Amino acid sequence: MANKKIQSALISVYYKDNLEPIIEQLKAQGVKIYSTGGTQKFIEDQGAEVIPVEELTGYPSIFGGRVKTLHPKIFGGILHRRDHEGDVSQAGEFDIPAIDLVIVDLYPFEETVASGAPEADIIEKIDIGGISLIRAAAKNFKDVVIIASQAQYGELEERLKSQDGATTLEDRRYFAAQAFQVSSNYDTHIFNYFNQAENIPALKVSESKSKSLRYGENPHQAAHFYGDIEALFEQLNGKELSYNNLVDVDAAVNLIAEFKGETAFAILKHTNACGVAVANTVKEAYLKSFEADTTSAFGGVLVTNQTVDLAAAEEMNSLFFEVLIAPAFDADALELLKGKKNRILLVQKMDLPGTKQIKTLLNGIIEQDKDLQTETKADFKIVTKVSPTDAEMDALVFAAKVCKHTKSNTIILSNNNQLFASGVGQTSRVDALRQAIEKAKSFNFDLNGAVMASDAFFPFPDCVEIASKEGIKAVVQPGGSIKDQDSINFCDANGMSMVMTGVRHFKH
Ligand SMILES: NC(=O)c1ncn([C@@H]2O[C@H](COP(=O)(O)O)[C@@H](O)[C@H]2O)c1NC=O
Repeated sequence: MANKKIQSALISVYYKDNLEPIIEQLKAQGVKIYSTGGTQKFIEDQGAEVIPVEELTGYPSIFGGRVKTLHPKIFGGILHRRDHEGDVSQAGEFDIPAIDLVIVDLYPFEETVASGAPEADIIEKIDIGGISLIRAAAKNFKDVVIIASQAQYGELEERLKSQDGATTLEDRRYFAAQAFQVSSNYDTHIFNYFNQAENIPALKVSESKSKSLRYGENPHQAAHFYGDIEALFEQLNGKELSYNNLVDVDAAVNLIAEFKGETAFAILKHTNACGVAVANTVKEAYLKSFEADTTSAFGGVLVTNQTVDLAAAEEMNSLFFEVLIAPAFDADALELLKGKKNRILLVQKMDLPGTKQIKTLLNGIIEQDKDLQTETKADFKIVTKVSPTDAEMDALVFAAKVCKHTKSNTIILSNNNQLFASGVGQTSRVDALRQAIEKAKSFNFDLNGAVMASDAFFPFPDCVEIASKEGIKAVVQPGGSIKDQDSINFCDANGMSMVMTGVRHFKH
């Protein structure tokens, strides 16, 4: 009873491609086809008979196409309930023919905005008739099939073929859900475009692309990624990216983006860098990164901003790692690295887009601007009697960049091209420093002459006191504590230099 044979269809699509097999199928079934201007011509060229919508509405397409299908004969044909006596009798009274299938798509609003077109062109790409057809047909899924995206063409064709030109109620409800996904996504983009100027406090997010992940942070947690990961990366080797891989890859590409114009390498574990270095070659940068923590590098996420060549690949090949991200791989390097089939190799195709960050918590969502601010030497205010040397200045810039991408509370110890050690995610700054010192020593780094970066101010002079004992000579921190002067006084009394940036970089 719920199986319904399609006898009539309205087809109105902006993108005509891939329509041919469906037209063939409908033609073979003897379905009566109604259509709009450009689509009508396309279908006629396939040798199928078409009734122009104008014949039903009695109106031509008017106002430059703003009104074509918006007419009771069309919407009545879609919306009247076939099992409702009153509806059926009114349809007869007003000579409204039933429309059993609607195939429609929407004017390319998003693409027009992305092309930088003027507002007048963007407004014309707000589809009215199409979105109304989608809503109407999806609402009446009990009687009507709605196909609102090319992605469903194949599924419709398959069902019509296997079910003798009919659809089930489940089929129609499924297509209606897909259609509301299309219409809600479309309206979200329109709202977000208008809201760029209006700033109405409402968050609308729409991601139509998704992939299910093997599991979430742990195997008992189901997980999905919503977004177009293929737009960002080309995967050349390895298993599917896991939830934790994605989190680490995000941290890795954000960190490496700090080192534009240099040859940098980083190794991350659980979003924190355990090795970062800048050098003349990728091989050298990798070796210096690895040297910082040869234990943690095992199973890490590796990232560089330069092409991975054979010399670098030969060094990395003996390490067990989860992911390697690079802008390119030389053919011989790729061949070597592909020797391990699970190893994920990603080509980063573009910089990370977007300026906002959101996450769910409590019973809501929090949004903030991404932390896109990076301090240079010009932002450093020297607050001590002694100024950092040129090499120390470079080291402070390096340390501050790594610090910004490390979980708070954090302390970074480095020179001007190599991370020595970090204290990460500690509940006090002193603990972070102690962790960093112990770690640096355990990997045989001499901290004499090293620099220290802190993600937030020092509430007490304890950190500079401990650092001084280790021979650390220069410090970068945001400043802003009421006791800043205590730390400055200690530095002055002990020949240390300190610069303040005025910018805190917590990472929770
Ligand atoms: N205004 C209307 O009544 C109307 N009816 C259908 N459309 C759209 O017209 C497009 C197809 O136009 P054509 O067949 O003329 O190439 C489809 O994307 C459809 O969404 C309309 N245009 C947009 O609002």
